[in-house]
Amino acid sequence: DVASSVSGLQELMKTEKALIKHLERYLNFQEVEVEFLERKVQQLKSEHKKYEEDKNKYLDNPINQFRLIRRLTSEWSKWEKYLSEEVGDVFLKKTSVLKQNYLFPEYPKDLNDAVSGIRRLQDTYKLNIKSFANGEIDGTQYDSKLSSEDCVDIGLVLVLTGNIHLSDVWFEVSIDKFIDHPENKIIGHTIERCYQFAILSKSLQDDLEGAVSIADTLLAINPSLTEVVESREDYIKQIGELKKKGVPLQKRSSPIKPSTFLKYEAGCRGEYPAKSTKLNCFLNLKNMTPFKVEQVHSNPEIVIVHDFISDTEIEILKSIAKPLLTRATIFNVDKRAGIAGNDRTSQYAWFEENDHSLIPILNRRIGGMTELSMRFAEKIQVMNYGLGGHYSTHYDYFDPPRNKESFKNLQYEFGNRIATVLVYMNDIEQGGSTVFPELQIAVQPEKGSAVFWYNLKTNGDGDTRTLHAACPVLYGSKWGNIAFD
Ligand SMILES: O=C(O)CCC(=O)C(=O)O
Ligand SMILES: [Fe+2]
Repeated sequence: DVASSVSGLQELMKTEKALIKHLERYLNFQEVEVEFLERKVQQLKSEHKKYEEDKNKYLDNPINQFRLIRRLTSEWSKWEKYLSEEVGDVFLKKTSVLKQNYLFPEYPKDLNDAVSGIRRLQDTYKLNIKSFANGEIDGTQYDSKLSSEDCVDIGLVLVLTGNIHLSDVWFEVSIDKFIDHPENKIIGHTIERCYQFAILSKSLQDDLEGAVSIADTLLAINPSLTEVVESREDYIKQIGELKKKGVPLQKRSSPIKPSTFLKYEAGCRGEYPAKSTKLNCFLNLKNMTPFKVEQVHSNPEIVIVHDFISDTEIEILKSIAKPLLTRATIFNVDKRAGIAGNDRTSQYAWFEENDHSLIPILNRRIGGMTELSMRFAEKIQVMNYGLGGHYSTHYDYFDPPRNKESFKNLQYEFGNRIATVLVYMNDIEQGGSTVFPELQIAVQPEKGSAVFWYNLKTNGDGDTRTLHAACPVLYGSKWGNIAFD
């Protein structure tokens, strides 16, 4: 589950470092072997040179006679054995040992998750695929770029996971970016392959004319691809039939999203109308800590408390959480279990009062601010989002029950979440805000600040206006911690 937290990606850099070392050793080994082979060929050639000088004299010598026979028997059989051995075999075995000692992403699962993160960013922030591939992320130019191979893999995963929409654009970008690196032949990356996938993707999206046009370009480069010639003819036949029937040729449209989801995405893009906010300061009389409170909404009240937690406290929380992070789940009332899915892509770790001396300090501070007793508080949750990591629209209280009885039990067991305190543990360069679609409020993470709101109305019912979501992180690694009362 490496794509669901940026924190875990540091481990993958270590993995890759070990692999590079391993490949280097393999390369040195190959170089030595090549050197040996060269010497061998030179030795053989020098024998033949002697022979050419005087053919009969050479073979008069019993030593030469014997050596020739030995070379072509015992020694040649050894060369045959050498040639039959896969030189990479030994290294492959060592690679599997490496895989046990280092964190390895799961293939294809982790690649699929990573692609779905990219797709979410693309979708939510309406990113132009070509500019993104060239390192431009929502108006900012960075120096990392996607390669032609990267783009083909993104397109392929999209096709294989049933998300064909826009997969053709990825293949087209892979064609634009193609540079003939001979070493890529080893991994089978050729320009023909990019074109063929683009044709496939167009045809899967019912864009037959698009498919034909790409086939034409490919056939101009390489006319001998019979498969392409055949499928091109097939598309032309289909187009003719559709036209005869009067069916309009139409590319499939993008999947339709529910309106709440569209409102959530609009908030992520900063499209809610600007609101004036009030800045208040109040003193917590219990321990005389001043809180810098900014009210972003009243009824229901949502406030931001600036400088709620210090940098040192943040570092402690991150360091105790890092080794314990696991994939975050969403509680399913019917199944009575947490389910991991695409609606919440982050990792978290939970902390109780006894786990670290900082936890009761934070709990007291939260209690002081919220004026709710933290006696019934759940544990504190520290979370880190991954590539395109988000938390889709949800309520923090248990959802209106389908099964009233089981809901009552749940409330009895866990209590419902009266209030939420969400603490941001870093600034986010792009994306990652917390949005309330019903209230048209978007809060951008600011290191050390906390957002606070009540989830329940005074009569104890869930307040549906508190529907909220965490926007996909576009640039940065989002850390936060959250407490419910
Ligand atoms: O990370 C965020 O911005 C919101 C997180 C959230 O809503 C939750 O964990 O319940
Ligand atoms: Fe939430």
